This record gives sequence, structure tokens and C-alpha cells, in this order.
Amino acid sequence: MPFWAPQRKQQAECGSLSETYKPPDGRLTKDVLLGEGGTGEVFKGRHHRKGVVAVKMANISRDEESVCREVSFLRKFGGHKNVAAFHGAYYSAPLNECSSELLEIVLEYCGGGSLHDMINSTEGQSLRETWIGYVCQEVLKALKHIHKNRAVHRDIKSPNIMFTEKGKVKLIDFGLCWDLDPQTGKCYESEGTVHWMAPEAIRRRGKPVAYDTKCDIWSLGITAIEMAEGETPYANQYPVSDLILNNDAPELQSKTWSQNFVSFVKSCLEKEPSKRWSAEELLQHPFITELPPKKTIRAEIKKHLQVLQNHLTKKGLKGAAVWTMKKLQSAWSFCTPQTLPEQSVAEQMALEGFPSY
Ligand SMILES: Nc1ncnc2c1ncn2[C@@H]1O[C@H](COP(=O)(O)OP(=O)(O)OP(=O)(O)O)[C@@H](O)[C@H]1O
Repeated sequence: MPFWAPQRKQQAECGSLSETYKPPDGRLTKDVLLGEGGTGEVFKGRHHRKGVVAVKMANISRDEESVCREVSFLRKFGGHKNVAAFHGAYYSAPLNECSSELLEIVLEYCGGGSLHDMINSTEGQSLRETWIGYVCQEVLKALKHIHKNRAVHRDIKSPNIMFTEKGKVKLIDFGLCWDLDPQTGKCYESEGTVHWMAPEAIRRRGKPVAYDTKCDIWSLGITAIEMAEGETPYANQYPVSDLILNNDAPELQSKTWSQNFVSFVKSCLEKEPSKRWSAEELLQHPFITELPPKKTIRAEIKKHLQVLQNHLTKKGLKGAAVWTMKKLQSAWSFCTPQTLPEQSVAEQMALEGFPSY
């Protein structure tokens, strides 16, 4: 059992987890690693009924409570069209004494990658304004639904916003999602990823925090700046939490953005939460209502994602080819006193089926 595994007093609890999350009644395979977070690795896989899926290998030995909470929120919100659909969670017993108990959380596969990756691999790290509006609109729809159900996501940021291959927008990572207190409508734990956190959700020394659904709206405003300018405010500054607390609300830096976009960001980034717009109100903001037809934007994004994907594949193959070339060169230089001329290596690689560039 790993050192971080909580001591489980009741064996029954363990038994009940395997009872609640029975193994799939068919095949669930995992192949390519898609990403990794604090909860565990995420693989591309195949589900016997759902076809291609994403499988999040959540480590329950490390933090059972938060994994089970994430599953319950996925169950609750996974039916919304802007949330990666939830297809089930399956218990996986530790393989040996050193491995952990896992819950295999099966989700809709988002083959277009994350918004974070898209921003970083787009030239100038800046997205078109209409694309930014479209992403915000889709995230706002998910947030309106979550907030109506008196919950907060608390981790809205570009790595948690995914695209399908068709350019649809899906929210992931409900690990920090929380039900608001039924009496007060507030949340009292300071949680989130600091660069995207609303000022009221950041703990000031010695003072308790209390915040509501508006914390997600602030994070969306920061994500909008990220899409426009390639990075969050205070990206390379320290300490970020003090800067968020003590400075005026961040704004778009460039003067080239439209008035509608500037006003949208301002409505998301009001430091006073009661003045900050709600998801429902923002869906009526002209930046959103005056967007071109969704079909048009989605087609543009789909094409862009394909170009990025092709570029990455090429780069990946090229990387593999260079690695093989170096390996072959070192192997041959070991056998023969002289290093083989590059052309011979290239010929050998062609024989091995590597494409030429
Ligand atoms: N449904 C999905 N389809 C495709 N890729 C996914 C999917 N879900 C997650 N990923 C990939 O796996 C990564 C980690 O996923 P996720 O954010 O859910 O994990 P986490 O452990 O909760 O992360 P964190 O530590 O940031 O909270 C994502 O950034 C993304 O690249």
C-alpha cells in the first residue's frame, strides 16, 4: 500500500466501493495516454458499448472522498451538452501491494484537445474574437446549468475546456465542484487554480472566505483574456494571489479588440461579486448575441484543429525519426570506426518505413 494511502478502518468501506462501482460488464481497453493531472492519468480507450472514450484512472487510495464526489457531479451534470458525457465508473482493485485502488472514470472522448493546447499551438497565441465568443458562450451554457443546480465548478480554466474533433466545447474536471450551502448559498473553502481564482475565493491572512457562483464567472473572464493574449494576467509574477487581491481587475491589453469584447471581459471581471454578471445575464451580452452563426465558427475551429493535429503528427514523426537516426548512428559508430554518412542513415530509415521530410 503506498505511503499516502489513508488508513482504512472499515474494510466494509472498501467492499462497498467495489460493490458500488462494479467492473464493466464487457470490455474496457486503454491505449494512448492523453494527459495527466493530480487525480491520475487519462487514457484514450474503447468501451464495449460507447466506442472510443477517455478513461480517467482516478487514484482512490490517495483521495477517495474527492474522487467519489467528482463521480457524483459527473453523474449529475454529464448529461449537459457542454460537459464531457459520463459513461460510468468502474472499480479496479490494486494489482499488488505497491499499487493503488483505482476508479476508472469513463468519459466522452474529446479528440480536439484542450483549449490550453489550442492557444499555445496557435500562431501568436491569440484566437479570433468570434472563436473566443463561441467558447465563452458554450462554457456559459454549462455554467448556467451547474449554477441553477446550486453548485460551483471552481476550476474553470483553459486546460479544463476541451474540444471534440467537430469543434464542440466540453467542460471537464469536476474534482473541485461543490454544492453551495443550502441555507446561505455560499461556499467556504478556498479552492481553485490561483491564476484563475476570483478575489473573494482567495483566503486573506486570518480571514474566512465566502463566495458563490460568481467565482466561476471571474475564472471565465480570465480564460477569455488567456484566449486573446496567450496567457493569464500576472502569468510570470509573484505572489499572484496578492496581485489579484490588491490590484484593479485585469483588462485586455491590446486596444484592437472590439468594444463588445472589452465590455464582456469587464462584466466578468468586476471585483465586487454582486456587480459581476451571472451566466444567464452574460448569455444575453451583445458579445455573445451578435456572434456569427455557430455552424460557421464551429467549422472554422474544426479546420484549425485539424491543421494543428497534422502539424503535431508531423512534428511527432519527425521527432521519432530524428531519435531513430541518432540511435542508428550511435549503433553503427559502435560497430564501425567511422560514423555512417547521413545519407546512408536516411536510406536505412526509408527502408524501415519512416517518411521523408
Ligand atoms: N474527456 C477527455 N477527452 C480527452 N482528453 C481528456 C479528457 N479528460 C481529460 N483529458 C486529458 O487529461 C488531462 C487531465 O484531465 P483532468 O483535468 O480531468 O485530470 P485531473 O487529475 O483532475 O487534473 P487536475 O490535477 O488539473 O485537477 C486533461 O488536461 C486532458 O488533456
